[in-house]
Amino acid sequence: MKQSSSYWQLLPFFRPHWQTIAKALACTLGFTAFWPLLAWLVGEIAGYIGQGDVNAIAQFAGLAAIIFLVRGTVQYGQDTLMASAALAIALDLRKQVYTHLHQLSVGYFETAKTGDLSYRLTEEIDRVGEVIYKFFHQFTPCILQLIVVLGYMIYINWQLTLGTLIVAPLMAVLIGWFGEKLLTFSRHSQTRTSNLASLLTEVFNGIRLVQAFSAQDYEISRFTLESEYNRRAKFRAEQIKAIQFVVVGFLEAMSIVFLFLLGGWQISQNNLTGTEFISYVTAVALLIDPIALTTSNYSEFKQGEASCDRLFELLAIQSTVRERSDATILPVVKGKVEYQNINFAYLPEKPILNHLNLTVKPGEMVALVGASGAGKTTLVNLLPRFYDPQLGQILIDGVNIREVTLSSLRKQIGIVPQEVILFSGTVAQNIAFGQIYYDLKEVKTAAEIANVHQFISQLPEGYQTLVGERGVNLSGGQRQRIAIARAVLLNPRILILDEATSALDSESEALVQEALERLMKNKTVFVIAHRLATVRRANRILVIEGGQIVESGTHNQLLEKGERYARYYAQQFS
Ligand SMILES: Nc1ncnc2c1ncn2[C@@H]1O[C@H](COP(=O)(O)OP(=O)(O)OP(=O)(O)O)[C@@H](O)[C@H]1O
Repeated sequence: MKQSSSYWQLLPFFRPHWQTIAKALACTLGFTAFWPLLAWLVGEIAGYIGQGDVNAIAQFAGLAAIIFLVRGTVQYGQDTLMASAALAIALDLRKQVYTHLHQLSVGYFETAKTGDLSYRLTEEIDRVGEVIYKFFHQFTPCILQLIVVLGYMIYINWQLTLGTLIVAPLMAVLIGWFGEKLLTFSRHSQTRTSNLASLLTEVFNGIRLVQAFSAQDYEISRFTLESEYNRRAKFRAEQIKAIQFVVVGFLEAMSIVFLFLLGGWQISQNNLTGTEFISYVTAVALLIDPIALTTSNYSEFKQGEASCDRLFELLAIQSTVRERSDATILPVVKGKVEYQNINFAYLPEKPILNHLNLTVKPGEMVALVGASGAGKTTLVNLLPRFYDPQLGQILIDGVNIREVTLSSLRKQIGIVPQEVILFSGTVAQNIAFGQIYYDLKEVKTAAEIANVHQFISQLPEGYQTLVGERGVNLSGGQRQRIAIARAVLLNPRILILDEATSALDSESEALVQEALERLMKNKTVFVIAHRLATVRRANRILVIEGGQIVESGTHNQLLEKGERYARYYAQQFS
């Protein structure tokens, strides 16, 4: 492995498990000592067989039984300890990558392909885990076996050993060359597989759209093409592997033929006895397995290196929203929010908010209106620090939100999104989302406030009914009330509501409205308003245009003014 290999970055993951690794290595050393002993035994027994000495053969058979018993014990220790260390290291790596991803900002996930991320966290970590396992479980014992057996061969007859080893450097060069080729092809093949996974995630997430546009044939052809690329990339890697096995196998066979020629010559020169030659040949036979295994390990390590690169690539990504090392806990706030001279752009060439200023009093309800793409969502997303503005600052109760911990900030901001996402789990877990331990009584109270308790009580298993992928399906209104119950349970001082654009039936609408009224009481509320009832009720309506607040006032004041809001109102609500 080269110094630059990403495998070196795995070293810190080995550290916590060094004791298990050390014990496993001790077993491996014991196991390795067995190989020259075996070669010696075979030679001796063959000698006694030649002499017909049954007593000596019986004694050696007894000795062999003891040796094999000891070998079995250390082999068991080696296998289980190595497996336990390797699996623990892979688990640590998986946890660290997953934890790291959770520390990245929302912005990262908007451009990242989720299918690719899932692939890296499952398949690629498994591949790296397999490499770690094989490194300890096969590679290290094989290398030790090679060293010990070679040492024994040199001890028997060094000239013979030198002859045997003539082909070795040639093999090493060839193996190295194939390894590099394989790495290139396997990198290519892994990218192809992750493209395929991304395509699948994209299509299944947007299956409604696919069906609505009758785009099945289009999607099937895209999938077929991507699958074909995937097949080709995989086949090329397999081809290289197949050639590698043939070439290395041929070289091995030729070296054995060469060995018999040399052995015969050494015996004729009286440098070697027949018994020694049998021990020597046994030792050579004992080299074949470790050579074959280290060769195949080497190709797997090269393939795994591509996966390892892609994992450390993820770990190297820095979040654009970072918590200060000296961040303090934001105490329970009253809810005054100030945006001071805010500039924000997702892309430098396209500013979204432009020197925007806004002060919202505690308990005030502001409705944000404006054309699609005006920046309403962006404005509210800056408050929980999903993104950070390039200029200006946001204060809550006079405290700059960059000076406090992200969790203490976000705990005080409740969000009821337009599209409610339910995770697989029970209804209760979905309401108490994010809490490992929760009080069912509090969940029920929140559900009552959110007008969803009655509905939940009628479900087959009440609050323990499963929702999400394999659970019950909920209507839009029921989902919204669950999202409201989530916010009620969190009991934040600041609320962000992104009103759903799709209309609910009037009964559902009334239930949602009533739940929202209760939720909003005594809270500072930012609502991205799509309904007339909401804008009318707001203490202040803010019209956003050109990255700024261009009008501000109550519904009646702005209508009277007869400018932008009045025009907007005429288009949207009347
Ligand atoms: N992650 C992103 N990366 C790049 N551009 C983005 C991103 N999110 C939003 N935008 C762009 O920023 C602009 C403002 O978007 P934003 O969602 O804040 O508008 P909005 O007023 O909430 O619109 P709508 O009412 O349609 O939801 C739009 O032009 C949008 O295309």
